[in-house]
Amino acid sequence: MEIDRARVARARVLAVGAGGIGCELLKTLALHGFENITTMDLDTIDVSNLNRQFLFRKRHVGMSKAEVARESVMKFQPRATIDATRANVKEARFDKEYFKSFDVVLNGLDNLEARRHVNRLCLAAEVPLVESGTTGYKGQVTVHERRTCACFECTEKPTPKSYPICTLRDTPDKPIHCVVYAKELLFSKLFGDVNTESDLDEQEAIEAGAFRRNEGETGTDFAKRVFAYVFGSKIEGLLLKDDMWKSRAKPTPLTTSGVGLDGAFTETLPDAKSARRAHGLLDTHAVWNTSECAKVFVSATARLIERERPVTFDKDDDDAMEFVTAVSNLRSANYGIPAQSLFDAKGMAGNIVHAVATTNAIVSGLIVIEALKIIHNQMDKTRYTFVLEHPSNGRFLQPLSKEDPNPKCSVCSNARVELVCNTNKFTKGDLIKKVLKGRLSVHAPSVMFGSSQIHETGDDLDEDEVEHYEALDKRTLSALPGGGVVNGTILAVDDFSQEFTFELMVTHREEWDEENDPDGFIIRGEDVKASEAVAEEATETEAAGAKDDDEVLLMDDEIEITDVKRAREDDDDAKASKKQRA
Ligand SMILES: Nc1ncnc2c1ncn2[C@@H]1O[C@H](COP(=O)(O)OP(=O)(O)OP(=O)(O)O)[C@@H](O)[C@H]1O
Ligand SMILES: [Zn+2]
Repeated sequence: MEIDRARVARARVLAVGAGGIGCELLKTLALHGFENITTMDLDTIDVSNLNRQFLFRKRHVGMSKAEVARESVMKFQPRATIDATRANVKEARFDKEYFKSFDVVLNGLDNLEARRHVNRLCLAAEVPLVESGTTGYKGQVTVHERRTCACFECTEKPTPKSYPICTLRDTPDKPIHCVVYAKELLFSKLFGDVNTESDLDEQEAIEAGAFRRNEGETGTDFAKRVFAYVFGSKIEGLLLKDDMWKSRAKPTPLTTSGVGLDGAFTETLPDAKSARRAHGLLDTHAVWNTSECAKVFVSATARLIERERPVTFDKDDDDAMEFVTAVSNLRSANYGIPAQSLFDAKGMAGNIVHAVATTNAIVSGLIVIEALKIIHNQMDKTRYTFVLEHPSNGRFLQPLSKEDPNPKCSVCSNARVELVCNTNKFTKGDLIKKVLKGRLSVHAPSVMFGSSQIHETGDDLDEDEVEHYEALDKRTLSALPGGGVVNGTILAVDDFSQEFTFELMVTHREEWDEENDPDGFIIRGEDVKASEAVAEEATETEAAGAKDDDEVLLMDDEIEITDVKRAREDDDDAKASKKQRA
């Protein structure tokens, strides 16, 4: 492809996210002659970003990622005009008109909600989107455009795994159960919003005031009391339920004296940087023994309880992560499950596969290749590329031709979404929080039931309206005014901020098996053909037969790229290999 330098310089590019991929992307865009770049990131620079987000230095910690990225790129590319904003792309001001002001949008994000939001706005604004992602050694770049090809949401993305609440609360048998208990249940119960219902609000806990700090109680005393309940008397209570232990090993209660919390142990060491450091536990890869976990638990709890509630869990918040590690390991001690180091627990709590800088760099290069095709009006030449962990036929890069729009996609093809739930138990609050926001990433939902509005979001609602919708949140679907939302009801859902409208059909199902469907609802109508799954399959099946070859081959035969070995791969080849896989 002949590159038109003037066109590249003129092209208006929006790069969303200035993290691992974003930094590489900005550098590559600038070095390829893009001069009209907007970058946006909501976050500030954290020490943990410095190993791979090379536009940032230690002195930048705490500063805006987007602004520092701009400053660093301007140093080696002063001709560029870079507009940098520290903002959340979901803000209302970044609307359809805003997106229309770009020739192409490039995503370097790390979460599904933001990716979906950008996808919806790109569809509305009819701007092509280059979407990307990396997990460790694997990565992918895909291209989306209204009508001509599949949108980002035409393929269903795997939903995060949820665990049955009874397993988490009473019968864990894997480290992940203990980590999820610590992070989702106990952390939220102790430090989260006091008004939120919790699965830990069992009768005995409420009666004993187990999670409530008493008037005048020190943080340390409170923590010890929580310890005695959670890891001691609660477990003793469970041991009385004989049926529970017929086919399982019985748990062992812990006592404060048994783990060395009695008498002398009172300190929270407020001067220390975090709870574990207060106890001299400096190696993040070491596995703490039970007594060390108990001490970290007490100190972390005593520190966190002094903060203003609600505290939300953040894996980069040291006290929070140390609390989670300690709780998880103490529960593991109860249940005979292997303990984890802080490092491993952090990986599990943050669903982290550690980032590989090289993968981010390769993916960013691929994004720019696709962006170049788009701004040269060669949308037909754009394609998906998967970066494989193991070479396939000697190649680490796997090109695939783009998918067609999926007629079942609710986002680009207006298809109806089906919600299956027990309408006598599922509340309107569940519908909004778990289904619309949680599963479908609708940012600011409005819901119409027949001719009446049952939900609205926005700063301009008056108090009465907010109260009215909150009262409805507590009702089950079948008890909503106007005859109730029952089997076959169709709701109209709308999100103005995403220019996204769809119909939601409700199907009632009486019986739910908590083990298999812990969420208590199913979404149907999405085509299960995850692009991730395709990449996964490519990696696994072909790794088996592939001979080892560590040459990284870049398979673009049209764009001149130096310093990288090139191989020829035309679209027919790509199609053939895709068919084979299917
Ligand atoms: N809604 C959003 N609006 C703007 N930027 C976002 C939004 N969601 C995520 N981001 C940004 O996308 C970037 C993704 O980068 P990356 O995956 O490297 O994450 P990170 O937070 O830098 O690193 P890590 O998660 O590994 O600590 C982050 O800088 C993050 O702040
Ligand atoms: Zn779609």
